[in-house]
Amino acid sequence: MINQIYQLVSPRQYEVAYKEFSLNDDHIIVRPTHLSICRADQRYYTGKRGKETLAKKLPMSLIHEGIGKIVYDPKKEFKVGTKVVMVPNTPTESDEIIAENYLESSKFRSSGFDGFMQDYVFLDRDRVVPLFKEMDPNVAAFIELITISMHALSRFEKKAHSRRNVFGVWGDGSLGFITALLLKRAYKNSKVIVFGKNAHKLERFSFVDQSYQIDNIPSNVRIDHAFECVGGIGSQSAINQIIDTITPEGSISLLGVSEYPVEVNTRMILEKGITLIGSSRSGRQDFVNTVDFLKENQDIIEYLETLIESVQPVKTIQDIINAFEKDLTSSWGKTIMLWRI
Ligand SMILES: NC(=O)C1=CN([C@@H]2O[C@H](COP(=O)(O)OP(=O)(O)OC[C@H]3O[C@@H](n4cnc5c(N)ncnc54)[C@H](OP(=O)(O)O)[C@@H]3O)[C@@H](O)[C@H]2O)C=CC1
Ligand SMILES: O=C(CO)[C@H](O)[C@H](O)COP(=O)(O)O
Ligand SMILES: [Zn+2]
Repeated sequence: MINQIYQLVSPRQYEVAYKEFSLNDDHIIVRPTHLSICRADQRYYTGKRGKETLAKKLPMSLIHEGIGKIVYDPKKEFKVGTKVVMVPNTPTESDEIIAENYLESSKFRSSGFDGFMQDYVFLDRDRVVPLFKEMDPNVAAFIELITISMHALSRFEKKAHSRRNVFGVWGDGSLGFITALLLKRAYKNSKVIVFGKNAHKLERFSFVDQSYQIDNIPSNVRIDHAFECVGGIGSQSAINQIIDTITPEGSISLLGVSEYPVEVNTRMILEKGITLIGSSRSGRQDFVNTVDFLKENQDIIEYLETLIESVQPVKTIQDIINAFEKDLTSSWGKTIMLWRI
């Protein structure tokens, strides 16, 4: 079967590629319906990743956040039309210690191999998780981003000390919002404080106990553990501010992605005995946990809906470009593409 794949060939330029796929029982075919743009996609689209990386990875189809409908299952385990969320991480082996998203042999869609911007996505059969019928499809489109926070919380739970009175979340964007929301739900008796750059974004975090602008933090504020959800150049000052604010032996979960290495105050990391927990991507179990969590906590979907900034029907390559450009000019939230190409 010949499939049409919409690939980024150079910054801000997409072309259609035609690829032959052969079907076997290990695969299923999904027609994407709702796709959502991640900051990582924008770093490729705008050429921020640098010439060497782009030369290695392009042409490549972007997007690793999305849902679709099953159109074909050779084993007939899934009914045609079943709504599913797609798992972008694709492991080629398993390991008893190292999770699938940290294995060097794993492939991740839209970071080295083709993402979801295709007419049909061919997936290993364990790379989809069925959705429940009440799930808002525009929120479901960015379930992958919710799994990132879910995964970070499960790593935190395994690795951090047990005092959880006060959490600090740095970053007033989408990932900070979702992480703060999940923390508030998972640790009902804990205080969650958000630290951000923008008053208008912090106003959206109505469910947290406290929020501060990073240039106006009272000197007596202390946190037990922190989640850094900033990324880019801002992550340097965020991490160093966390180091100053955290109490000894606290943990810092690092989630923000930077293009360049950042300088951090190692002297104070040592002196305070801080644990740094790197957290990247997610695996099938995080998707299962997230869908189960959303099914059992449907009131939370209302909060997640406030992250939807724009919903763009996409029928042509120009529509893809328009959606990416619109996303770049939005100061808040997620851009969803209704995939009708
Ligand atoms: N670990 C993982 O697997 C994943 C990581 N990410 C990464 O997480 C990061 C955040 O993603 P996302 O929320 O979507 O992006 P956003 O750009 O929406 O959020 C980042 C927010 O942090 C704010 N900010 C900038 N500097 C600081 C600072 N020093 N302290 C506090 N806040 C600050 C930004 O404000 P302003 O815009 O005004 O600068 C912005 O509102 C990105 O780097 C992204 O690539 C995303 C998904 C998965
Ligand atoms: O967004 C992400 C996961 O949701 C990751 O940040 C992304 O996969 C990083 O990939 P890359 O190295 O290609 O920037
Ligand atoms: Zn992402």
